[in-house]
Amino acid sequence: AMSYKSDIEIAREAKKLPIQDIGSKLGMSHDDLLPYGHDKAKVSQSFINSVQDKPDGKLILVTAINPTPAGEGKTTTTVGLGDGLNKIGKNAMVCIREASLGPNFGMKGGAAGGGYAQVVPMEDMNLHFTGDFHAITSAHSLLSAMIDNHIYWGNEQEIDIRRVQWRRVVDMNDRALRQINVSLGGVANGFPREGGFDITVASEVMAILCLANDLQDLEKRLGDMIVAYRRDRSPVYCRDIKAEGAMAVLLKDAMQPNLVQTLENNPAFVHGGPFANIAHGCNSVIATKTAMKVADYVVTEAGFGADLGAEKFMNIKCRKAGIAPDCVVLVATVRAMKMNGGVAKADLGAENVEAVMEGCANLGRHIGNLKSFGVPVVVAINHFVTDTDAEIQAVKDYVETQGSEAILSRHWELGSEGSADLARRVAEIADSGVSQFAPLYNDELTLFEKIERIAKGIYRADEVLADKKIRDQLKLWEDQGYGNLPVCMAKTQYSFSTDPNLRGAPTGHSVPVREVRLSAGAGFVVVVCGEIMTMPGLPRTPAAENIHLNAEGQIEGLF
Ligand SMILES: Nc1ncnc2c1ncn2[C@@H]1O[C@H](COP(=O)(O)OP(=O)(O)O)[C@@H](O)[C@H]1O
Ligand SMILES: O=COP(=O)(O)O
Ligand SMILES: [Mg+2]
Repeated sequence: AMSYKSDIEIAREAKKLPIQDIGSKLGMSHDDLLPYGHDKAKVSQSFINSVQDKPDGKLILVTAINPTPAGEGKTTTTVGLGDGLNKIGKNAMVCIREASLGPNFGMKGGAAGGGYAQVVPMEDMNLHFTGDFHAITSAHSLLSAMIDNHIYWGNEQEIDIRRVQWRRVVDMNDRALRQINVSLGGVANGFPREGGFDITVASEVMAILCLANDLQDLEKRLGDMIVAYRRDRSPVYCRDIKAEGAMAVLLKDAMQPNLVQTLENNPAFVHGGPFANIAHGCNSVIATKTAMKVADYVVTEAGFGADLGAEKFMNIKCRKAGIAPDCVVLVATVRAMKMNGGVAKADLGAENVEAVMEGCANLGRHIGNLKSFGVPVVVAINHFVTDTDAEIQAVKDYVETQGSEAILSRHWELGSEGSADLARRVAEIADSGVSQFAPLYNDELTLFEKIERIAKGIYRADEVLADKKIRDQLKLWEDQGYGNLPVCMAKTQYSFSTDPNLRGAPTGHSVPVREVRLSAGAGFVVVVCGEIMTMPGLPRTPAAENIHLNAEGQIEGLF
């Protein structure tokens, strides 16, 4: 069998243009960019303001079926499709999320795509990049410190120290920090209480950076964040602790989108990085809306399967940003079809047409769900070199029975040569104007009805289980004026249900709500379902064990 170069070998060989040349493709002059080295830059707010009156380009969302642990190639297909659109003469760019160090050193790896469909410099992107995640961690940590400090110096706001909602964050998969005690050690250290860490991408600061329109909006939203409750259950806001100004200062540069390029020197915005299982899973609104002003076609992604990332893209990001997808690309892979057809991870390489057909039920469920948002859907079969013709044909035949179309795309192996067919079809659909986007629910429903609408409408659950404490909390937030917010479901990415082992298209299951959190600054209610954790753990063999510097001082092992 042919041997294929690793992602990082391909990325290292990339012939990159100076970042100013990439910016000029988007109408940016040199002083519109703040360079971070030769191949990365931040886009200035003055440039963003200067393009607001331009018409919007077409918006294309890339989502996927329920993935294997490795992921099925949404980011890879986003980049491959963007390059394919440029290849057929379109003025296109991509908007993707920044990588978190957690999965990078854990199991999933990086977030720059793969093969010949990558954004470069992938090493920088998957590590410190331009420092945005460090800034978000610092801003979050400043507030954490100021909360316990406020309590230490007399607790004028009368925070009930049993009801401090604000947790700490670190950008790492560290299960040991999930549940801890803070302020131990006696009088000098303050008032002991329970606390814990989430991973940075689950921070409300991340969500706010991804939903804010500009720095002023960012600071207002930071002030709106609820950090704790008093004994009378009234909320204590971040602005009561007077932290939002300094937090905005720490986030000043992080608020600006990052410009980089694909292997084929096409422009890419990489900005914000919430996961889609524990957060809303979409890159920033400011990057997406700016891209729509400077390109005719914008290809963007939403994390994990369409039951998570795409649902939140539609019901949270589009609703709040006033944007709508002109076409949705649903990425399917033969290997994920087999997994959804019950094949164990170790056996996904062997041909198994029956399992592919079995697993297509998952694909069919996602096609139907996406169409219920009023948007046209194209299935992109993200080709793996191990796929057989029979398996690919089985997916195509099935998709046809669902009244949709499946296009094979070989961008991982061939770059834009491999995605030109997909690009032609997607551009045609996006240009046709057939999309009639509408979110799944309107603001007037109660919070619990919104949860049910998603659980029953998207997950095909029979019921939502929530004990009295949860229902009372939702009711209290409605009484406090938060009932019109959308909900952000946190659940496993492996299944429509909350049982990660229940593959395919399960029905008759129940969705147990374990906890609800009000992100009053971001403007949504997080609904934690089943066993999902907002601080992931590392796997038995972390990817970190294979990441090192070689004799020439180059990074090896990132993927
Ligand atoms: N067609 C393909 N062939 C081989 N590997 C692929 C292909 N598409 C993606 N990958 C690899 O699979 C992993 C997941 O891809 P990614 O685009 O990150 O998926 P997602 O964004 O859906 O999580 C990455 O390591 C990527 O390099
Ligand atoms: O939030 C998860 O994103 P990916 O599916 O791209 O890993
Ligand atoms: Mg991805």
